[in-house]
Amino acid sequence: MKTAGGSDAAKRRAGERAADEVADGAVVGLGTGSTTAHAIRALGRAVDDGLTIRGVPTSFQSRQLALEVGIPLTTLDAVETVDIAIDGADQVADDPESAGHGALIKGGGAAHTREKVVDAAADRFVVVADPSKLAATLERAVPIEVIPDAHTVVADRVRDLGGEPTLREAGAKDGPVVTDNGNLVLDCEFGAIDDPGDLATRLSRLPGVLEHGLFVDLADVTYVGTESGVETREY
Ligand SMILES: O=C(CO)[C@H](O)[C@H](O)COP(=O)(O)O
Repeated sequence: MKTAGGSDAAKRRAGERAADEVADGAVVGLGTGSTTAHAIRALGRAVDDGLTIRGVPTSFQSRQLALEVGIPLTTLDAVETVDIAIDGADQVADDPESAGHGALIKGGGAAHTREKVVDAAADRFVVVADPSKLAATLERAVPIEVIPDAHTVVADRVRDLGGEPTLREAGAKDGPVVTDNGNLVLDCEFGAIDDPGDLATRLSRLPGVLEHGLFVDLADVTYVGTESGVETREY
């Protein structure tokens, strides 16, 4: 369930803007998806030019790309801090008057569990996006990673909370998507999410939920690549 997304040029501007602020010696959380991939490639070029960093990948995909472009890798348990994490989003709440301003829906690539761990551990969490990701109110389906045995009971509890769950089907395999952690994903429609913090708390309480894709009060800044430049949202 990937987003249609904006232009690749806009994504590249956002990714490269984020990579620009990575300092020498930094431990960098490497998010997942097509926008973050531009940041990873830019970091790979900077490493070729002498930048010294270590990357903490958030998925099989970001690990493979980091290896391909020559970024030395590490793990969360081998570092004292993650200085900066760069990651994409499926939707970014973009209404400064709203309590949920800067909240995200992530998990279009089914990587949101490791992404949340790494992004939340970082001193600075930088979101990279294009204008198609911005919305006054979050309204996309919220991905929920569930342990396989729990998918039907979690689906029932999601319905109790007013959501409509759909087990994510794989594109090139019979049956469901299986995450990097060996679990399943329920994409849960809640309509307009007026209070992302409240929904996030309710979803986190459900037994069998490993992690959901609502990222609330985690982002420090969003770089929005456009056709002509980069807009900044600070939180
Ligand atoms: O959350 C994610 C993966 O789980 C991605 O960051 C999100 O899907 C955005 O991807 P893209 O930059 O390709 O639109």
